Amino acid sequence: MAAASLSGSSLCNYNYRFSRSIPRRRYFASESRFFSEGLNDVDKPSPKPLIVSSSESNTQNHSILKGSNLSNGPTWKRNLNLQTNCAVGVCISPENVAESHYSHAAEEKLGVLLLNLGGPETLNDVQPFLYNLFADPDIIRLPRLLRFLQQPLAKLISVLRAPKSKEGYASIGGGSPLRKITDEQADALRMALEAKNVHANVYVGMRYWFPFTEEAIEQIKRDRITKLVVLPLYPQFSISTTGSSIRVLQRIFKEDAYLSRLPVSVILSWYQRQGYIQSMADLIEKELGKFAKPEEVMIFFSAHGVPVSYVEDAGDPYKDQMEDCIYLIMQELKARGIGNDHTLAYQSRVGPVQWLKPYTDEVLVEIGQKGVKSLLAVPISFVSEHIETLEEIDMEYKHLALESGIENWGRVPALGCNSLFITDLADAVVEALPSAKAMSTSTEDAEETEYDPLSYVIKLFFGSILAFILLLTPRVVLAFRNGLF
Ligand SMILES: C=CC1=C(C)c2cc3[nH]c(cc4nc(cc5[nH]c(cc1n2)c(C)c5CCC(=O)O)C(CCC(=O)O)=C4C)c(C)c3C=C
Ligand SMILES: [Fe+2]
Repeated sequence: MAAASLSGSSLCNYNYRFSRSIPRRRYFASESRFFSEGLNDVDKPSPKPLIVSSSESNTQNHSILKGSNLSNGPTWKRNLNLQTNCAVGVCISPENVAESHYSHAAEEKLGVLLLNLGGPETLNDVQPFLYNLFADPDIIRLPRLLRFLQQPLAKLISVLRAPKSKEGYASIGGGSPLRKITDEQADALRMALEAKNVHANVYVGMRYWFPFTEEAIEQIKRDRITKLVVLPLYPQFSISTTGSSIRVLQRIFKEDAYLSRLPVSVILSWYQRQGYIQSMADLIEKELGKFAKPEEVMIFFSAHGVPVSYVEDAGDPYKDQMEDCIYLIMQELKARGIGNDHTLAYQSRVGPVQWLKPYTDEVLVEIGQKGVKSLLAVPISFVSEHIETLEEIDMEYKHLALESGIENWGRVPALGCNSLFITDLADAVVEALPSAKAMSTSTEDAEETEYDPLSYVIKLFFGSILAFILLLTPRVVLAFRNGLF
């Protein structure tokens, strides 16, 4: 498990470049490199609040805290049955954990913050949700000099993409199930921690829709949490998912005296945990059993793609972690006597740039034409059902596969509240506790950033003109024609 504190400095210790040939364990260091370099880069307070649609104002009042019966100050204890946990820059053994961190347990109030993407709850939410997503500099990565174009570009792309996205959300019932599922996972995690005699408030913070991470943090402050474990619900680390969510936290924490002193442990990736690997193998084994000839089924891992430049230029460890994750799942299946063929492809590309290959749609056609008759699709980047499982895989890809000659189609469900998986997340939280570290020990670090409305309006004006010109370039026009946005 790769865990880290929120402070940039403790992450700077590992400073070598990420390379594909380095051993598995070093991926963690590449994550730290990303954080230490990234802090000064795009981590500026947003001059503008996130946009929300008019229909959702009532949703702002929804509870962020799951298990609020715990908010009045019960203490937490820890399970002393810890395994040695090597976090980024910190190695802790069970013995020193017991004496150094838990002597003041009576005063401590543990919080767990689950981070997730968020999704539109109604069709009216789709365009403002897309705006928030495309306005994220970790999603559309513009060169520093062009950063002022981010918001006008986000506006344009979100408006242009909204009709296609709306169709997708309409076909899965009119909105994303992500909030409901994440809330259920939060409840299940709180109970799994409770069963280990660890009492915690579990919060949900979404990156692009309600309840926003900012709201969750406000609640954490109101509850006077004294130690926080941050758990992004993405098994593998990517700049565009966990990275983006952590940057938001770093910004919020840097600006706040209380938060900058709060001991925090961030679990950067957890795809290699036994519980996760075993629960994925369980799901695959169960679905294989539904085919007439299970041994002839091709196991088709479909991962969410990212642009190639993330991996090759920005050092995103996502692709390597994904390949490692699939290796571990297949090893686990092999140990159970399951030796099916398997393959990995990447789905959900957006825009005119190169994404990780091979592409799911192209591979499906290829293997169908090569004579594969039975296929089990395994979504692998995410632990909840969402638009890309329910619409893209279950509808589009299934249709394409059947058209291409595949006769028997199956799909592994997302983990959701699978009990082995949730129990393992609870273990991950417990193991992360000892590495909790404050971002800063003085209030001086909490800086005020000036916001100049005039320069913002000027940038927005010229930005909109430039964005418009950019959008007329042949590559972008072609991408729109081909439906890539
Ligand atoms: C444009 C760039 C995008 C990158 C890079 C990206 C990475 C990425 N995303 C997920 C998981 C999810 N993404 C979801 C929706 C979604 N993602 C993008 C774009 C990028 N994602 C868009 C435009 C959308 C909106 C839907 C659409 O219009 O197609 C979701 C679904 C949320 C829901 O509403 O159910 C998930 C989940 C990962 C794991 C990832 C990188 C590893
Ligand atoms: Fe996405």
